[in-house]
Amino acid sequence: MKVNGTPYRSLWWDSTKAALQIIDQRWLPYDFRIQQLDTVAEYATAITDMHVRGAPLIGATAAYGMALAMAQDPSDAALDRTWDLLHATRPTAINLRWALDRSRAALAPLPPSARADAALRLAHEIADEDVEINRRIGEHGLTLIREIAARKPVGEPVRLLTHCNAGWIATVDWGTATSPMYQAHDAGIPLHVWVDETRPRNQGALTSWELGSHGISHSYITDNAGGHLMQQGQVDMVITGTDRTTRQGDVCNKIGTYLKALAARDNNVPFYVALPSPTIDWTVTDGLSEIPIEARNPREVTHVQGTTSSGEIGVIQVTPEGTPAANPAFDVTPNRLVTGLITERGICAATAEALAEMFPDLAG
Ligand SMILES: CSC[C@@H](O)[C@@H](O)C(=O)COP(=O)(O)O
Repeated sequence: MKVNGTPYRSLWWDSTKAALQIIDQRWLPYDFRIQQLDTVAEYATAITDMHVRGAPLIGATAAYGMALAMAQDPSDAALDRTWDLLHATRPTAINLRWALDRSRAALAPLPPSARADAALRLAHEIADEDVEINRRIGEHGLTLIREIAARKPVGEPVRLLTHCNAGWIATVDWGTATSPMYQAHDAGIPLHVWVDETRPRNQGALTSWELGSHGISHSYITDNAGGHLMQQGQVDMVITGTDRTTRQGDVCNKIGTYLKALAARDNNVPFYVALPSPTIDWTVTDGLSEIPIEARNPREVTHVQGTTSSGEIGVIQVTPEGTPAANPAFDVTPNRLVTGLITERGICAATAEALAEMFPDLAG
């Protein structure tokens, strides 16, 4: 997507420097900074500290991390060490393990001398596949938006609500939940997007930055406003992303997603999840008992980053000194609350049967 008129992906390989370039998301939406990752340790920090974030982007970054590691030391020991180091960075998004497993499975049978080139080719492949998956999710999601638009008086916007940032910067491009929004807007369908703030990291500010850059009408709202807006008939559909979806369609996503699903069910608002197939964890069934939920630093709750009136980026404390805080970063929405899953192959019910039918080659 474009930043100030220039097309970007959220990461790209600079072949003259033989290094990955990322958009350092810690500074968005206030400042657009690019960072080069030169060591495997820098890759690990970039994922843990959320320079890059969003399930698909974490996976793609890890694949490039493997490529860098293989260029420096293509031994079996380095392969395993890099897998372990990068896998330990964040526990919830399954795309991380998916990308690392895919890399290791492809590289381990090769002679060490062939691993560096193969790892880089594979990382490019994973990145390109992600873009295509998200483009297709957008096409399928667009059909839902068109159906809603067709029931409205001409010119009246379709009102969507989204949580967190499942946008292009959370993927390599397009985003998952935002891809249908971009494609609907580009098709001339009037839209208005309610953007949940998504405390504590305020990923909604990233979504607002993205939508604003693309000219999509939106309002940034507090996390508690969604239920009220649904009661008032102001939301036609909820679309969120996911960090891990189980084989029976339970959806793990950013903390607060579950409450939106509950409010949507109570108000007969369709609740859809944009789901790229690498985000399905076919090894788990029950999301509540089987998905590890990341507990992040409580400081993310007690402190908030923003800009001052003079434009400086700063952090302020919002609680009394020493206030204990808890910071569970994700929650699980049981499949019964999910209207449908928008995948790259089409839209299906959030059930074991429908997912297995949609992905017979992956379901096992
Ligand atoms: C297309 S991104 C889908 C999810 O990864 C997204 O909704 C989300 O929860 C991101 O969490 P984050 O903690 O910002 O990495």
